[in-house]
Amino acid sequence: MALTLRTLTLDDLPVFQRLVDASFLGDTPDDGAERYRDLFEPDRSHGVFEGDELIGGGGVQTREITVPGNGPHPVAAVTSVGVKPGHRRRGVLTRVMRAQLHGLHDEGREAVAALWASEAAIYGRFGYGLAAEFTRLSVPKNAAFRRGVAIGDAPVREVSRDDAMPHMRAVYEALRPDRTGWLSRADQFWGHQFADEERDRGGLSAYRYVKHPEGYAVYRVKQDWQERGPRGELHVREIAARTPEAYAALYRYLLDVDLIGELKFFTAADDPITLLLDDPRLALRSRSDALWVRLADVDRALAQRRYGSDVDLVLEVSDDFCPWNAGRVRLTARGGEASVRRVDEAPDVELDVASLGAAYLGGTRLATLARAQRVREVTPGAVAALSHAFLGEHEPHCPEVF
Ligand SMILES: CC(=O)SCCNC(=O)CCNC(=O)[C@H](O)C(C)(C)COP(=O)(O)OP(=O)(O)OC[C@H]1O[C@@H](n2cnc3c(N)ncnc32)[C@H](O)[C@@H]1OP(=O)(O)O
Repeated sequence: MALTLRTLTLDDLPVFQRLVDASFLGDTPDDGAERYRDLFEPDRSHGVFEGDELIGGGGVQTREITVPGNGPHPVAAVTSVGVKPGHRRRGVLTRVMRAQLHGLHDEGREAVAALWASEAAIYGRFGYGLAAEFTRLSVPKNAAFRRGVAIGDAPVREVSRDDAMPHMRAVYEALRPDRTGWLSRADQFWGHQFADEERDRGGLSAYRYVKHPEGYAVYRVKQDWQERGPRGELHVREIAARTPEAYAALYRYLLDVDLIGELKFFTAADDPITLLLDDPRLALRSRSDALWVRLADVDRALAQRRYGSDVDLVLEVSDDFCPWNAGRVRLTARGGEASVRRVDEAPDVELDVASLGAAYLGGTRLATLARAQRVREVTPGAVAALSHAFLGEHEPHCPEVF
């Protein structure tokens, strides 16, 4: 039977939600659709049907992402992608990806799309590049800070969710313009991220909220009573602070919670905790892919961010999936600001659109991509110059999975 694709309606949500939950090997609770109603953007969600049966789909959240040096910009935050078992490897996802990305172009919407991938081998073929990683961190309790680390004497207190939430939002909003990779969080996203329903806790405690005048932390605990004494786990959901002192004070508080053996945190790749510790080796770290970024409109996307050094180079971009991006662009950055124009001149660098997506947030080096045979230098020195210009002040980080 022929497959058809269309955008969804609110009436499709219950069936779509069941499809997504089942794709992720989960069960849909009775109120499953209701839970996602305020996050669901039907006209930005695509479904693929065989006859009347929804067999696959994917959605977009309309959000902003902070780009290097230039604050928040619109991003199509791709989410809820799933195809029914039995219908896989027949091109259903490919149709959804095409509808999403071609739709962004045709409608002049976001120049950039981003997603978290369930499996890292899926999205490269659609032009997504690995742009941000996260660090899986584990630090033993009471790990000492280096001499000289200031934590101040401002009170650090556990408070109720109601007390914490306005403060968290204020701190997050104050930090967001400078934190590459952070997303805008409208009311419904705050509500959803910290809904804290029992079924989402994975056997851990409810969220505990910690307030510092300049920051906050949110965590759960897992109790573990062993013969040699308690070895609970403290799982940090988020730490944010307006000053380095407040950041250190919140970490200190969390590391000293009694009955805990270890602090665990999926944090930024450049979380300064290692450098705060007297013995950096106590912080066990492993890195993994977080955000995958796709430049839906190369010209607009490249002009949206700022650059760390001046460049004036011609890039030959290949992009089979979104052919309007392919061709030669001259990227000229002066004093941080960039202009991009289509040219016929000989290229200095050849690269695919996924490499530009990977480098876009300033975390993945184009020089490394060249060593991985993703980027080809034509003019000697061009890759080093381009790579340097793209680097950000800090590692990009997305503190939430969407
Ligand atoms: C942003 C997010 O929501 S991430 C969540 C993604 N969803 C999931 O992981 C849920 C479980 N998996 C699924 O629902 C499906 O397997 C999907 C969505 C990953 C893939 O859907 P399909 O319709 O099977 O993909 P489709 O047939 O379009 O595949 C296109 C290409 O990608 C490849 N591909 C698809 N899935 C995978 C995978 N998991 N790993 C590696 N390659 C893959 C296919 O082999 C195919 O390759 P080809 O072009 O060389 O032939």
